[in-house]
Amino acid sequence: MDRLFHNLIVTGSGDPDALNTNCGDGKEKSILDQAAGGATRPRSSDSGSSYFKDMSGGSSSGYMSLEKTVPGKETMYTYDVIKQSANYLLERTEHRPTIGVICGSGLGGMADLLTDRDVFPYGDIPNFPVSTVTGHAGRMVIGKLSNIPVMCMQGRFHAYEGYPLWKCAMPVRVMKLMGVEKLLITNAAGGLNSSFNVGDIMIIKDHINFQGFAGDSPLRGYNDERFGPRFPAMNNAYDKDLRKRAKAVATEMKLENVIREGTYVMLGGPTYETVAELKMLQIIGVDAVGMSTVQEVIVARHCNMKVFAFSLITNKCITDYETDDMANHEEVIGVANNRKSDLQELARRIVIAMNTDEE
Ligand SMILES: O=P(O)(O)O[C@@H]1C[C@H](O)[C@@H](CO)O1
Ligand SMILES: Nc1nc2[nH]cnc2c(=O)[nH]1
Repeated sequence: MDRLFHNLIVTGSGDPDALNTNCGDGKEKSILDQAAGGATRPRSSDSGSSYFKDMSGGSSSGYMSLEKTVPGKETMYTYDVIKQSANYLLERTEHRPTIGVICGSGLGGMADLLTDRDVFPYGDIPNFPVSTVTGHAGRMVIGKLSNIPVMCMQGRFHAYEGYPLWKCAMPVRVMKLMGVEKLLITNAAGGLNSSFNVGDIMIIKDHINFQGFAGDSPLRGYNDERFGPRFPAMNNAYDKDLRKRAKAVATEMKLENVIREGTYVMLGGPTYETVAELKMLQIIGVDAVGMSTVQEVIVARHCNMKVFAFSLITNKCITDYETDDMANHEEVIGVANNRKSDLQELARRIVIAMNTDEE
């Protein structure tokens, strides 16, 4: 019982899966189950190898050996666990994409452009979290966009759903192990820059990692050098050349009047911001406010992927006390839906640009 109590404290992270430890073979087991000697919770793709052997170094007791674990490692997916998710997908699709796409709230329609598609609900992919937010279908769609192999996350994971940042971003590592080298990320965001309008598209030039200020990061904990270095640089996170090309693409599409460039901040959500919070963010140079993306960019840059990202401005941030309007998710989804055709065409052309080598 002592050991059970210790485990419960060690894993008390706010993660809904925190009481489930991963077996390294696609199985998760509740710590409560472990203590009771109960059965593992199988995923549809289970391979059937021994959980206890992996987690307890050969012990058949069912208890995790805390003494032998490296700080951070016991709660993060190891390289092998990520590899298992990647192998699951590689074994079930003939596509070999080098470009990945992550779709923001209401922007998942991009995945519908793919032809020759293989579709994997997140619940079927070993070790994957599940999407819980409206506007995030929760499927990995792998196929071709203008004949270019692409893998597209139709729905992402957010910290406010209860997932730790590393888990929100784990699909990026899965993509990396499948061969993805370039990532197109989209999100819905509130426009804080007073010159921005609803429906504008902001190419992300830089971000402010607010969670990082408070000591949280998707890279917090054990660092596996096979993914990347302990201390990755984060300047030029948003590839200069891809930003330049995206602007050219937007001009070709006659979107220059709605294309902006700026700094994105991710806050934890799920609340939208108070007026005082927004005033503070304005002072520090934020142009658009959201609840995602930064953890994905950090993990992608850590493993040396090229990143391009844009925000659809779905609402104007309210920075005065007189306005009665209130930000709401229905409006966010509605605006995303209205801007669907331009955004999908822009994304298609950016993928083509990403697929050609820069001069
Ligand atoms: O997944 P994204 O960042 O596009 O979604 C934004 C942030 C919240 O999840 C939601 C709020 O309306 O939209
Ligand atoms: N944090 C935050 N996220 C958003 N996503 C879409 N609009 C907003 C917003 O105003 N604030």
